[in-house]
Amino acid sequence: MAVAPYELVHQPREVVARVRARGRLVLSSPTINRGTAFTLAQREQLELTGLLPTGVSTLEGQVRRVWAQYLQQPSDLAKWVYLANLRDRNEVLFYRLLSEHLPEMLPVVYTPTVGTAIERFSHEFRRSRGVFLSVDHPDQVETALRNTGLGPDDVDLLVATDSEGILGIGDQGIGGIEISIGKLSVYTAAAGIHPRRVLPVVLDMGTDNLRLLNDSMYLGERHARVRDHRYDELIDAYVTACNKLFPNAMLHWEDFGTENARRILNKYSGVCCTFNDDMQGTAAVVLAAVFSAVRAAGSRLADQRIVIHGAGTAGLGIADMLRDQMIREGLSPAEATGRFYALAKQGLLVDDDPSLLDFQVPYARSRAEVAGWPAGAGGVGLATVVSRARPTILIGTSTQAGAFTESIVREMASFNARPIILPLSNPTSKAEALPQDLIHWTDGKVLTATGSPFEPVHYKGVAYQIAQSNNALVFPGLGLGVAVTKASRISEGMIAAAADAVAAMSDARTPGASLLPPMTVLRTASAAVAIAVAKAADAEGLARVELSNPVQQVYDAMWQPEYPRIEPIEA
Ligand SMILES: NC(=O)C1=CN([C@@H]2O[C@H](COP(=O)(O)OP(=O)(O)OC[C@H]3O[C@@H](n4cnc5c(N)ncnc54)[C@H](O)[C@@H]3O)[C@@H](O)[C@H]2O)C=CC1
Ligand SMILES: CC(=O)C(=O)O
Ligand SMILES: [Mg+2]
Repeated sequence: MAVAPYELVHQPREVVARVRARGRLVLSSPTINRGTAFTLAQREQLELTGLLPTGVSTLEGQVRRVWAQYLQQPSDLAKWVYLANLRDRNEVLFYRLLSEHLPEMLPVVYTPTVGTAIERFSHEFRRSRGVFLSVDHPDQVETALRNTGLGPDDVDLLVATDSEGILGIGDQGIGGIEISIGKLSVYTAAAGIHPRRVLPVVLDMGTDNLRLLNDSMYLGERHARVRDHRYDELIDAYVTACNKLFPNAMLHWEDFGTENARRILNKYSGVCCTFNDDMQGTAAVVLAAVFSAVRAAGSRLADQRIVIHGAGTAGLGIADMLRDQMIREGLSPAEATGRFYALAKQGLLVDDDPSLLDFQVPYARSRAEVAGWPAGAGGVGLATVVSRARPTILIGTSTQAGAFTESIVREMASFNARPIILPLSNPTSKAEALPQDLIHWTDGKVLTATGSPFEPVHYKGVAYQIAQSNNALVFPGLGLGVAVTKASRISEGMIAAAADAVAAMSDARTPGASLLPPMTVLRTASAAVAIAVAKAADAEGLARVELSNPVQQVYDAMWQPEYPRIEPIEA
């Protein structure tokens, strides 16, 4: 194996870089490069004298410079490219800039702009980042992971996607690597997971996206998406290799197609430390948002009737978690399940539908119940379900922009003093409704949260803060809690603890207040989630390190974007 240009030694609240490289190699290694912030003495030690402008900058001065450059970028995609290039040049500077401007930059490194970057991947490609695994070469999985140069204690987590259901924009083939990279940027910015202790992965199964297959620049496998036993073989090769090479790492699954997402989680969650963000992360943050909304409405979760528009991975992950909570609050399992009406492409899920997926079956309504409900070619539609079921909560995970129409929303407001309406689909272009419309149509009565970020809405003298109900409030802290405890599994109790921690930071009882903590406090929220998750893992006997002081242990583990202490070592 090639000799590494540096070694990082992680100590509580400090990282030391033992640097073997000299000269230009230092400047082209983004983890140790600090450009004009190298002192004159460091330049001499690392053979950089004469290779940099003579002025010496501070990190703060560099942040001012790159912030100004960032603001000059003409479009959101140009901003995304600018940040990607900065990360490839100087990782500490990138994360410092991101941390200091998180609310402004989250919409660029994450939803919505990351969606555009994913669609444009093969055109905007500049420098490779992450691990690319192919369904055509399962034999190369272990080699590819070894080629990262990382050892058994070096990796806290991997984010992998098969790219079939990227956000709400569907099959994106090899470009899905950018959702893994984007999620990891949030892990680092929000929870201080060290950027060198994570790996973004794409599992290239081919693609059914004809735009990509017909694009001469496309960089992925040029064939249709593989759906047979070879799919499972690649997933299995990946899990096996990860468990062997990185035994303490958490495996995060992102944006899989709905038929595979749950199946994969069910298969591996009892075997290793694994987490599906779209199901579990989303469910935890939505539970927190619903707790907050129900409290603001002066009601109880156990009293709600809930319509889920989009009975896929996210939608029914949310339903499962809300249902479990209703049961904890005293409803019988049948009563709790009966509170849900779920719609998919075929309209309301009804029990005689042979196309139901196994996880949809429990939520299907009986044919007899809906016999008199008007139905069109697309089954029983959302407007009918809302008028017949009279829900208190409407949740959108359908990817259908504008599905929450004015008449549906007005109807919700006609029988609810505070209708709870959560259009969660991403990116922004897929939102089921826009918050300003929801607020106008309900005359300010709505309690809402969205998947992608929105500006506050001003209506009749009140500034309504729009909560971003996005799994970004949960997964970074969850990953940190797992890393601190080296948890062997992720349990339902750990996910519930994450939801409780977010809920404890939310209070929407004043007019216009956000249902969830704002992204400005994402780092604090992530630390709170991490502590709660670490304690839950410990209580369930899943922690593999002693948790003597969870607050201190979590705080010590949070990397701050500061230049590491440099110790030059012999080549
Ligand atoms: N805010 C957040 O944190 C999260 C938001 N999401 C968003 O939720 C959306 C769905 O994501 P997944 O659940 O992963 O996708 P999925 O493909 O598993 O689910 C989508 C569901 O919508 C249904 N659907 C499609 N057209 C419909 C229509 N016309 N009427 C009713 N239902 C329809 C599909 O049948 C499917 O059940 C995406 O836009 C995604 O960005 C997903 C995860 C987290
Ligand atoms: C936020 C997220 O995970 C999604 O939209 O898929
Ligand atoms: Mg997702």
